[in-house]
Amino acid sequence: MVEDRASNAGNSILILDQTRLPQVAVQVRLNTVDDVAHAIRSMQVRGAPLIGVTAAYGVALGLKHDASDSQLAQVVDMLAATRPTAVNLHWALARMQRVLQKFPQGCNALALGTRREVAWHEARAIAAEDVATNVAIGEHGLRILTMHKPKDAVLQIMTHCNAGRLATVAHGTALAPVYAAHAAGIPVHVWVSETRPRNQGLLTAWELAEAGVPHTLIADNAAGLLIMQGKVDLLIVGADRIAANGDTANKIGTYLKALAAQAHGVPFYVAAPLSTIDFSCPTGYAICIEERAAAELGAGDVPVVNPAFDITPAHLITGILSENGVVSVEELAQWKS
Ligand SMILES: CSC[C@H]1O[C@H](OP(=O)(O)O)[C@H](O)[C@@H]1O
Repeated sequence: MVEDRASNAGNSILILDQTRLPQVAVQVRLNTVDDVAHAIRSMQVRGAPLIGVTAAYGVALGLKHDASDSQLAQVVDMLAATRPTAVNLHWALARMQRVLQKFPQGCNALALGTRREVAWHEARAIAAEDVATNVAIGEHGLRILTMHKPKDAVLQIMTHCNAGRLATVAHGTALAPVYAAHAAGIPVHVWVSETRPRNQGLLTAWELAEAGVPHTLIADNAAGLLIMQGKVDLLIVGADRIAANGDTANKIGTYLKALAAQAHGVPFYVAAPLSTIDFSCPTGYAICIEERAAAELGAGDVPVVNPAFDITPAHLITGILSENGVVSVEELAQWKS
């Protein structure tokens, strides 16, 4: 969720501080590009698509007093350095830079006024497009869920981390089909993996409870047993970066679920907007995996390795779901623009 507050008092954006959920829902006002960089780095704002949208607004905030090319480059570099894996961040920044460079630079009133107006307009456009993308992913995903629903039984879905409305501007990516199915009266149940160490699964549980969607929280390590026991009809997860061959970077723990799914013949889908596909990245091996602070594991002085993402090889993925529909990893290239 992000709401922009463009007003005479000076522009700002309101975000929901996801580090406070699910205990409390606290909105935070971001007034500067530094505020936005901190919010992304600290994961107050998280989720690949929402990170991209928020960074776009961060560019607009960064040009409040200086609309020079050097300031634009500095703002983009600052925001790009917040998190390396989610390509949506870098896609949004590149788009903002591409659009703004068409307009005069400088610190005079004309340049400031023009670039500020253009930046806010483009950030709003990116946000609006994410809403449309969420809806389309939900519609296409509904057909997938319907296809996999057992006759006369509740559809059992497993997801990982949070790829719901908290991670986007509107309805989510992996959860968009779940919300669409629930709205269509299709009985669904969601196995929600807690997703250590940042426990984004609690955000998913919070969202699903708000929406009245039946769900059960599980320890990440319980996923394999449930899949083995035939309690999961399909898995659907989000993505942070999809390589040209379909290898997918997503929250740490995704790969293990994909392995269990393949071992037991359970379909495994990745849901993401086209902006998550990085055709310049040939395979998953070229994707930078963010390493986060040891303190996130809360292990005191114990040596820690804390990769925030892993790579699911394309051959473990049944299909990739975007606003364009569902394709196999082999068909991904058709979406290259
Ligand atoms: C639609 S969100 C995509 C993706 O982003 C999340 O990562 P993080 O919580 O670190 O921002 C997670 O990997 C989701 O699947």
